Amino acid sequence: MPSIISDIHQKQLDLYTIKELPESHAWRSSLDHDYQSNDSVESIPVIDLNDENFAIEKIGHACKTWGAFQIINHNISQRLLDNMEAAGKRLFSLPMQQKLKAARSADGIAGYGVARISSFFSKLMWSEGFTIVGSPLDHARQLWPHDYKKFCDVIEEYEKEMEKLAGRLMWLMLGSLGISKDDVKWAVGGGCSALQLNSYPACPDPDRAMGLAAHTDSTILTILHQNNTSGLQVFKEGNGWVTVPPLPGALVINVGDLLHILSNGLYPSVLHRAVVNRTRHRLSVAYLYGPPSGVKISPLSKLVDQGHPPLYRPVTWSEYLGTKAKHFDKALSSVRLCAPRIGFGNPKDRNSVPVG
Ligand SMILES: C=C1C[C@]23C[C@H]1CC[C@H]2[C@@]12CCC[C@@](C)(C(=O)O1)[C@H]2[C@@H]3C(=O)O
Ligand SMILES: O=C(O)CCC(=O)C(=O)O
Ligand SMILES: [Fe+2]
Repeated sequence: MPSIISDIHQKQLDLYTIKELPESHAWRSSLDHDYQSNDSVESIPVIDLNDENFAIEKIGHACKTWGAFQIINHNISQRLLDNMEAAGKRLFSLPMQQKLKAARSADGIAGYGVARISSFFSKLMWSEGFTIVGSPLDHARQLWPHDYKKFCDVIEEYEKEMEKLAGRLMWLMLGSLGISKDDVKWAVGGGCSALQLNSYPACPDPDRAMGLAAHTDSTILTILHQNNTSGLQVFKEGNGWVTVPPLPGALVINVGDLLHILSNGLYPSVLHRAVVNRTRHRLSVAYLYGPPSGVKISPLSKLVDQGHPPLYRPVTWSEYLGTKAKHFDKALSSVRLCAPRIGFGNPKDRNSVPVG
């Protein structure tokens, strides 16, 4: 049975019909400078994957400085990106009662609902999400009892193509640290993944709302497709919040917490958030890529020596997701072995409005 709407974890209002921002969704006032974005600086680099000579160097530099970059010439067809976007639109435009038939259970990962990190905030986000782990069949059947195949076919093709791209990107990102396939035995058979569809309806008071609160991804890397509406912002020390402009056909790559661990802290996992706007419905699709289940992730031995002790203890992906669900922005430091250097790894909390 779908959970009832009043369940704290499924507190999903029908955002498409609201004419005025409710207090429950009002995050900020116009005096809140922490929230302001700084679009006068350059955004994350755009890297052409066909640029064989320089792509790897540029990727390494982007991972160290931003923890994120955009890619073009990635071989994912525009047809597939368009089909994925249309599948997301079709899902989120279903009536709320129908979407709730595929509601995520309180302790589950897959299904329809508010962002998992919602429980850490006293305000609700202006978004809805749908998470797919493995086959979408069971949920698709609940959403479209007579016509679920179309959705499943697109998701399956998207997952297959994204898995290949994620593997390729992981080797490029590790390659620029001098790591080769011989150094990472567990990675040869591919990884595990989840697919997150995010929907941000047009918002009557966008300056006071929050689409998706600031977070880092608990992944090795994330491949994000955003529709033609901006909203994604990344945080860069010294620059503040910087918008990642949607470029037709480009994909955004984020360094996740597990790559931060593997790189022994050399690559920061990027803090990012999504803001909303007054007129346009924004959609994004995140392919969250992690290691095979059961594999313990720890700093790669090639990156560890006397002068560079391992900064993190070994964790599996599922263990880390559990830690994130419990500690949220303190998850990385909770698996840390050595104290962070002063002024590093201890950013002040940029998510105000915490619970409690
Ligand atoms: C494999 C993952 C990674 C998850 C949890 C699980 C499935 C859904 C992912 C997200 C997607 C939206 C942001 C986030 C912070 C959230 O709330 O759900 C992500 C979270 C994480 O990266 O920690
Ligand atoms: O919608 C976006 O641009 C961000 C989505 C995101 O960060 C996520 O799904 O993890
Ligand atoms: Fe994210």
